[in-house]
Amino acid sequence: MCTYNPVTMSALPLRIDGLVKRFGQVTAVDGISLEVRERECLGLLGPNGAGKSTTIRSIVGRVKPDAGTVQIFGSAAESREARAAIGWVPQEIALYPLLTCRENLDSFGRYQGLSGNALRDAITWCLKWATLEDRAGAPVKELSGGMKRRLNMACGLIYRPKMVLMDEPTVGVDPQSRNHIFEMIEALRAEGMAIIYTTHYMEEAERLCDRIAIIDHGKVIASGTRDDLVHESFGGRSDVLMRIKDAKGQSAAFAAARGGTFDGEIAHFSIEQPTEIAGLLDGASKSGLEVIDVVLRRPNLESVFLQLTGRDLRE
Ligand SMILES: Nc1ncnc2c1ncn2[C@@H]1O[C@H](COP(=O)(O)OP(=O)(O)OP(=O)(O)O)[C@@H](O)[C@H]1O
Repeated sequence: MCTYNPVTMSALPLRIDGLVKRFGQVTAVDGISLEVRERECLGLLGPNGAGKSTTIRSIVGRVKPDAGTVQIFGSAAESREARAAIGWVPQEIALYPLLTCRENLDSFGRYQGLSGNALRDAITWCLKWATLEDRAGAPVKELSGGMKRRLNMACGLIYRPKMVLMDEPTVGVDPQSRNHIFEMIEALRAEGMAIIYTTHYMEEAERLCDRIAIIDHGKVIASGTRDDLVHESFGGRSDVLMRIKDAKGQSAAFAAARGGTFDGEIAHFSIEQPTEIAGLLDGASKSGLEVIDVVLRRPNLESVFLQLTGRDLRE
């Protein structure tokens, strides 16, 4: 018998069905459906212009979708309950440059309805979470780019929503600040906050997200855990790249005989077990070829994107 459990269905932090958003001739979001589960960090991974920001902006009510539904903890996205449950960290820095960190947090907190001890505690938590305690009295215009990003995140979360949407929070920051931001997000994950995280960096999606939806041209073209996505595209196979000095012009025949290809410098093979490399090296040696170096390349999310679209993630 088929059972239907409305409680479980409505408890989902986010459920989007058939979302469409057009800007004139451009269809920025083209029928996206996805869900975020309890305590989950869902990554939206896709190149520039894929439709990630428009999806986020539709969820938080900054753009009006042409079609589709958005439910937040079971309530319609426009409802007061839904609005109170989600926080948004926009891609652009949205801070008051002349106010200090503390004053910015105070303003955003009041705007969200906090006051008194609750506001004070929230500011204290935010400054600690963003490691900005010693800059609390500094005006925003004097902060580094990374500090502004961290404060931007803290202002978006000051009222501790149950779910947060982060739109490329590491854009334009140096590697050290990026790590800092990762640690902030990992702290939220440890608390069990549901998160949507958009990025065009594979490494970020792999590090931070439980599941990943790969977005291209406004559509979800694949979704799942990192390992599921790689396995669906490649099974257990990896690439071997063998650089060969082709003095005798025999490398192409050598590669073809083992199911590979040769591009004039590098022979490409697909293998199931790393131990197969020994056989390839042995074969090259027996063919009198000089192997200069060998690389084993395990497929990752970038390879998945390339496989699905024929393009690089950062093109
Ligand atoms: N307000 C707007 N008016 C017109 N076109 C828009 C608008 N916002 C987005 N677009 C277009 O919609 C498409 C999707 O843009 P969107 O910003 O959602 O992509 P994205 O995946 O977030 O990219 P990025 O990483 O560069 O922010 C792009 O072609 C973009 O030019």
